[in-house]
Amino acid sequence: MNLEEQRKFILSGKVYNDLTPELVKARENTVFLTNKYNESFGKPSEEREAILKELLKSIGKNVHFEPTFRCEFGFNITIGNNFYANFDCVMLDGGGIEIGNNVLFGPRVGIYTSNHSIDVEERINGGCYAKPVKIGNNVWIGAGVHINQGVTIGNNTIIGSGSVVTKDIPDNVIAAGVPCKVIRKITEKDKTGYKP
Ligand SMILES: CC(=O)SCCNC(=O)CCNC(=O)[C@H](O)C(C)(C)COP(=O)(O)OP(=O)(O)OC[C@H]1O[C@@H](n2cnc3c(N)ncnc32)[C@H](O)[C@@H]1OP(=O)(O)O
Repeated sequence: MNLEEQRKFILSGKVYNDLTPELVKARENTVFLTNKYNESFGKPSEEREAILKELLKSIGKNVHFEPTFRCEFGFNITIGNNFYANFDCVMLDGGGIEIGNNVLFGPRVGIYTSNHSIDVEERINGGCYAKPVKIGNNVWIGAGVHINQGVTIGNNTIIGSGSVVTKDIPDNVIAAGVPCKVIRKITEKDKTGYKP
């Protein structure tokens, strides 16, 4: 299978060989492109976004990662408008990552769409399987959060720092912990009267 065929196979959720020459080469290319993006820090935003457009599946307006950003392939990542990721973001995107509009990431956020096989023989022979991660609009992911494969995080939700998200989290809540669980709903009482 060529790279595009392997990309589609991985997205189908079936167990795939993580170690084919095509995937190894694709990851290598991604390291070169993310190096270029990270080194472009401080340059005009149009220049930096042009590198992201080459690297990622699609991005909206005003998408910014502080250094250092790393991803596995990049070509399965979709990001909406007004995205900000603080330092040291990692996205393993074999299974597909979709991020909505107005999303904030604290430092050291990781999204991992792929698992190595649970069976030891399959694992040592390169077996992997992937599931997509989806993050809605207006979400804030706190520092050091790990998001595992197959998870959807709802609109307007906040994930507390240090959480490990293993299951879907609904809209309009604060959720935190290991494993991440809903703490409470976000309500009108959270308004402070702040005006920009
Ligand atoms: C771009 C950037 O993001 S840079 C900024 C990076 N900053 C961060 O990552 C900080 C993220 N902030 C948090 O994690 C905060 O705790 C928030 C926003 C999730 C919650 O804040 P608050 O609503 O003030 O919650 P509060 O402090 O009252 O805690 C409520 C309960 O949840 C618990 N809790 C709060 N945060 C967490 C957490 N991260 N992990 C586990 N439990 C938590 C508290 O211990 C408390 O439990 P209790 O009721 O048993 O005492």
